Amino acid sequence: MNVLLSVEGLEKSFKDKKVLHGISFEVHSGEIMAILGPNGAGKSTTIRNIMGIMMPDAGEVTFHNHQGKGIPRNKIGYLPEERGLYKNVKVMDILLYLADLKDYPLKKAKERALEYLEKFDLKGKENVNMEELSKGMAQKVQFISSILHEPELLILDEPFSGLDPVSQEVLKEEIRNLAKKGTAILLSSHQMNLVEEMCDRVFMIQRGHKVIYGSLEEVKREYANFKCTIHGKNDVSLLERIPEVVRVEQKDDISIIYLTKDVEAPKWLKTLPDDIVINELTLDRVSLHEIFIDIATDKNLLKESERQTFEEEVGGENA
Ligand SMILES: Nc1ncnc2c1ncn2[C@@H]1O[C@H](COP(=O)(O)OP(=O)(O)OP(=O)(O)O)[C@@H](O)[C@H]1O
Repeated sequence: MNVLLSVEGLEKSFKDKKVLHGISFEVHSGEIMAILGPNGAGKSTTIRNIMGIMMPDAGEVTFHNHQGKGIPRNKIGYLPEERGLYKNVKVMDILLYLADLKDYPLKKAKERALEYLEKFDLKGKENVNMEELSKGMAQKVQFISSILHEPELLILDEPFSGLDPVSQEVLKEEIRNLAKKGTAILLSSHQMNLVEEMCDRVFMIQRGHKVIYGSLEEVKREYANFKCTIHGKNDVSLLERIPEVVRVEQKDDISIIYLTKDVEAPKWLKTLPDDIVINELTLDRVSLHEIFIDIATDKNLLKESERQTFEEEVGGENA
């Protein structure tokens, strides 16, 4: 796959606090890549360093389809974390102004703007002042401004926050369409269900360090343990005595049993004791949401040593 953006060994400190420790990853054309991590992990700092809003202390950012120096702004679309940047200006005026800054033809920009305003349920708002729009509406205009000039690389910092479910669906579909047409997309989000649904690969940071890097499939295969959910009244101590159990969570008559890595599902099911009450049983992979919580809270579902091995295996392949 065509690599559009490489980030290599980014380091960044604010005063004496180091917030990025050797961050490296790539974004390919046609893929949706998620950058994930708890609050304060360093996602926006990474994105700001890519966009040249701040300079890294060390490391390199390379835009591969670009011969000249600096950042090829005409080829990049960027939705920053900060919203509501434009106030006393009409919707269409700001869209055309920003497209013009990227040297995009005016006529085409206007056609595309009208098309997207309609798509995002903003038809007829062309001459409304930005400050008269609701937060979600303004965010949709800001998203439109980031894609109007047909960028090759699109960087979206929390694109879904503050949007209602219908608008989230429209945005999801649009992001998918752009990726299908070949746009490389780097997206930061806290909504793991959306990430799981949409993204091809994920990069997860914690305290400025890489903790996960790989395709969703790789992450699930290598990282996500199984969990077994049993409906039925059972004693925790009985469940904890079953082999390969890491921990048991119980709520009412539902028990969730987290299993060790590399458990073989059919063999494990045979180890269930005869006296266990099972009204219903499901065996699933732990979700990305649970992996995220596990890392963010240092719960240790996946032990540090295993995590490092995974980083070496998957991170190494992708680095
Ligand atoms: N301009 C700045 N000056 C000083 N410290 C900063 C600055 N920008 C970010 N930081 C610090 O860097 C760390 C990473 O912040 P960053 O905004 O990159 O996190 P994030 O992963 O985007 O978090 P969130 O999910 O909350 O948006 C935090 O500890 C933050 O306080």
